[in-house]
Amino acid sequence: MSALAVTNLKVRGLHDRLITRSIDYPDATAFVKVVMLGLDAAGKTTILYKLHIGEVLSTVPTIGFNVEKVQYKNVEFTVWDVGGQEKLRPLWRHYFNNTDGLIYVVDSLDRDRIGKAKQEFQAIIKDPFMLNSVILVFANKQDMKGAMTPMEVCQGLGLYDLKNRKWHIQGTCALKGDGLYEGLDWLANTLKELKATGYSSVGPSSF
Ligand SMILES: Nc1nc2c(ncn2[C@@H]2O[C@H](COP(=O)(O)OP(=O)(O)OP(=O)(O)O)[C@@H](O)[C@H]2O)c(=O)[nH]1
Ligand SMILES: [Mg+2]
Repeated sequence: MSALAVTNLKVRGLHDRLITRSIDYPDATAFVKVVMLGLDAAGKTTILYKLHIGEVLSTVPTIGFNVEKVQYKNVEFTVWDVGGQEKLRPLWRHYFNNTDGLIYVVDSLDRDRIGKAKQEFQAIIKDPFMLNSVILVFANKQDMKGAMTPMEVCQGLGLYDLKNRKWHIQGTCALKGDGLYEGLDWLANTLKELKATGYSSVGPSSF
C-alpha cells in the first residue's frame, strides 16, 4: 500500500460520499465509487494512474490498494485499485460495500489464466454486495501481438451468460490510454440511465 494512497484515504476518504461538491473537481455534479479488480499484472495500477495523471507510471505489484479520483465529464469517479495477487484476492470483498461499478481488468495476452480470471470474476459478481453493480471489463494489453480479442475475453469470462446484469467490454491499451475513457463514458451513461429509471444502485451516487 503506498503512502500516497494511505494519505488520500485518511484525508479525503469516507467523507467524500457525503459532500456534494468535490475539492478535487469542483465542477463535478455526480459521484460514483468504482472498484477495479483483476488478476495480478493485468494492468490495474497502470490504468488508474493513466486516468488520474495522464501518465504511465512504473508500477510494482500492489500490496493493499491505491485509491484516486478521476473526472470524466461531470462525473467524479473514486476508483479503488486493489492488488490482484492470489494471496490478496480473499481481501477483495472488503471493498465491495457501496460500490456502483466494477471495472474488471484482464490481461488479454494471458490465455493460460483466462479460466482463473473467469473464476474470480464470477465469484465477485455473485457476491451479495455486488449484485447491483454495473460491470465494465477492460480487455487490456491490446497492443500485444497474440492478445485475445475483446470478444474472446468476453467468452472466456462467461459474460454472454449473464442474466439481468448491465455489462460492457472494452478493448484497452493502458500504456497509450486507448479505450479507457470510452469505458468511463459507458459507465457514466449507464449509471445515469439507471438513476433516471429509478433503479437504485447500492451506492449513494448522485446524478
Ligand atoms: N504492453 C502492455 N503492458 C501493459 C499494459 N498495461 C499494463 N501493462 C504492464 O503490465 C505490467 C503490470 O501492470 P500493473 O498495472 O502493475 O498490474 P496490476 O494489475 O496493478 O497488478 P497487481 O498490482 O499485482 O494486481 C506492467 O509492467 C505494466 O507496464 C498494456 O496495455 N500493454
Ligand atoms: Mg497494481
